[in-house]
Amino acid sequence: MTTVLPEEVRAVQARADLLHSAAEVDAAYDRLAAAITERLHDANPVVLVVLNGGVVPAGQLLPRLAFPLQMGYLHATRYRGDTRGGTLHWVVKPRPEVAGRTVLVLDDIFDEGYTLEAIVRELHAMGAREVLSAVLVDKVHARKVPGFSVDFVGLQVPDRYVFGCGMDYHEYLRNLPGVYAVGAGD
Ligand SMILES: O=P(O)(O)OC[C@H]1O[C@H](OP(=O)(O)OP(=O)(O)O)[C@H](O)[C@@H]1O
Ligand SMILES: Nc1nc2[nH]cnc2c(=O)[nH]1
Repeated sequence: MTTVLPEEVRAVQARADLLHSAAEVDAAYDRLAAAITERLHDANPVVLVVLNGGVVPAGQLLPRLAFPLQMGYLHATRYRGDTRGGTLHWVVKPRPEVAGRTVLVLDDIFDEGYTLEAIVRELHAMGAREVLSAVLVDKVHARKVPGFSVDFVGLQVPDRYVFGCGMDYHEYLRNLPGVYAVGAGD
């Protein structure tokens, strides 16, 4: 993982472009919650948060879901604090038990899609009855993993490295309430 200093993080933040304001992100959570509720209100799902980035969207979405559900987590990373993805590394496998259950996986971003595709495959291998996925952000480009799509998407972003709302810049800036793209040259 590349080490960056807090002063550098402040400079990157200052040069970044705001893609979606906090108010736009809030409205996206409302839309996502409505779509998820319509689909899953009678499914008694297990909602699994993908650490780390999924924590922020999950913290916003879960209180908007007013139906019976259980929650858990898994920790898988492909980027390991870097801005380019590698192979998927499992830190913690999905828990609790998902056999026979409807599962909803919550993450921050669907970029090339290899992370979510591998997670969904693992959940099916663990015996889940049905696996759906939801992300705050879908990055628009033509390099998606073949044969896989996300069920619920909040917002779209262009093909740039983004941060905020759970998404990191070298493990920083996940806490910002809007979605930003790094400036040219960063
Ligand atoms: O669609 P992909 O190209 O596979 O990328 C998307 C994944 O990348 C990020 O995770 P990362 O590996 O950076 O770990 P993090 O959640 O700790 O940031 C993000 O949270 C997604 O899980
Ligand atoms: N923070 C962040 N994580 C990612 N994982 C895959 N793409 C991205 C991205 O653009 N930003």
